[in-house]
Amino acid sequence: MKFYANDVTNLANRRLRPSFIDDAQFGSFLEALPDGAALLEVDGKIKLVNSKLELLLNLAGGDLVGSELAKHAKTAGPVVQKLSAALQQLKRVEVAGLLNSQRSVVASLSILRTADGGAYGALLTMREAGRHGRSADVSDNFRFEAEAWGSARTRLVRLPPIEAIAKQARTALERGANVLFTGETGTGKTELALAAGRAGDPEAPPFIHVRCGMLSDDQFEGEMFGIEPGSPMDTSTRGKLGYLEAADGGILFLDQVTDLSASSQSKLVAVLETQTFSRLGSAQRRQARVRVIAATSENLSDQVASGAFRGDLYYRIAVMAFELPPLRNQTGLVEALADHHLRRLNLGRKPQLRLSPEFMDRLKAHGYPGNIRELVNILERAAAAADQVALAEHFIVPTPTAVSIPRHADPIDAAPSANLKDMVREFEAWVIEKSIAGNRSKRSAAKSLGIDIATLVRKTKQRQ
Ligand SMILES: Nc1ncnc2c1ncn2[C@@H]1O[C@H](COP(=O)(O)OP(=O)(O)OP(=O)(O)O)[C@@H](O)[C@H]1O
Repeated sequence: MKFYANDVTNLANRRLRPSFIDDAQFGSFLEALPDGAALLEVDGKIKLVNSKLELLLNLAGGDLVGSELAKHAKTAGPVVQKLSAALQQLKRVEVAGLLNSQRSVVASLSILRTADGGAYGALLTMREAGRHGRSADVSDNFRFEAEAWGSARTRLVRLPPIEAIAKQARTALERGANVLFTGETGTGKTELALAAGRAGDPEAPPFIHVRCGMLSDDQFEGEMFGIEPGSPMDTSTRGKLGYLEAADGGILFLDQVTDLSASSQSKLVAVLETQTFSRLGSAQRRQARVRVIAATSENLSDQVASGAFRGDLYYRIAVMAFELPPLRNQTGLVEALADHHLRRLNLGRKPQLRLSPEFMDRLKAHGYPGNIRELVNILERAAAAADQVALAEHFIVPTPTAVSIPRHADPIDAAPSANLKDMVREFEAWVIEKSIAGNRSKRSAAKSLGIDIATLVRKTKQRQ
């Protein structure tokens, strides 16, 4: 293999330095790395790539080697775009984000230089964000988008009742117990799961967030257990890393676990009982070294009694169970939650928004059928409608009737300058929010709106 050095900025000053690196040796070196890795030439071409990177990018080595990294930005995602821009400038970079394959990754690009400073190549490494201590969400890029706002810890209002639950749950997990969070929709189960599982803490083990409502029966095994590369089940020929492997040594967070079908539930029971699983297309048994956090807004006892949820699964996941109270029963939290979210909404906002005493009175007096999520949405509407001070008129709450839109809740009134697309999106969010608040669960809300649960989950998460 020959690599050539060049000067960082001035191509006229390009200093060429052939280097003598043996392809086979370097190939086995890359293969031995625990992360996805590639060796790049300074002109942006991919020289060597290991199989873990192929798997992460969902691209075959044959498609990658010899091609320009930048060429794959569209198929692989914006993270690759950033890496390739850094390579062009011969700059070291570390980026986190979502690949188009829906994997959250942390990647780095290091420039390889000779003793006299000439660059002769670059080493790219990439790993699933949940590995070695970063939080990961295999379904979307929720947490990395939120990084500007802080880690799971700072995202949570730090008040004694919430802190106490987070601490007890964390201790239980550290002792190897599975943890269950129940409570109405919007009471903060996901946030608590993130805090208890130390998602976003660089010292913590992986945290894999599985939105069970988005997992159809057909997808369950492939997503949960992964697909053996090159097996008959592997349509991509690159295999697929399953949630269980991605969460190895850490936390598997089963969000809205009651959305799993009976057949998926029984497959999960088998994993939890035997602590083993096999990738699709492979007979090899692998250890499932995970602790489970599960959450649901359904009444689990009723579900077990009616047979909708398996009793054996319930007892496996509910080793430590926490019921989160509705916000209407903890009105003392409203002010602190409002302060907390106002700080977030004010990040980069000009002018900074303040809440008038009248607005605050209305916040405190409200009933919150949608719990903390509803409080957040009320603040977001106020931030969209008000300039510097949120007044009583900026307290906009959708009414429980599905058919008529009250004038004060009309999203068009709230944002007169918005374009049609934004208004339609606002209206859709408004209808969904109202439906979730009026039904006890997202599943029932989706049913009443005539959409499938996966669509509803995706649309609500897009707004968070
Ligand atoms: N302790 C908290 N501190 C600050 N914000 C919170 C807290 N708990 C929840 N929130 C906010 O409330 C909203 C809903 O929270 P979350 O998604 O955790 O609820 P959930 O109970 O998981 O809802 P669902 O059952 O519908 O999935 C989010 O916007 C989140 O930021």
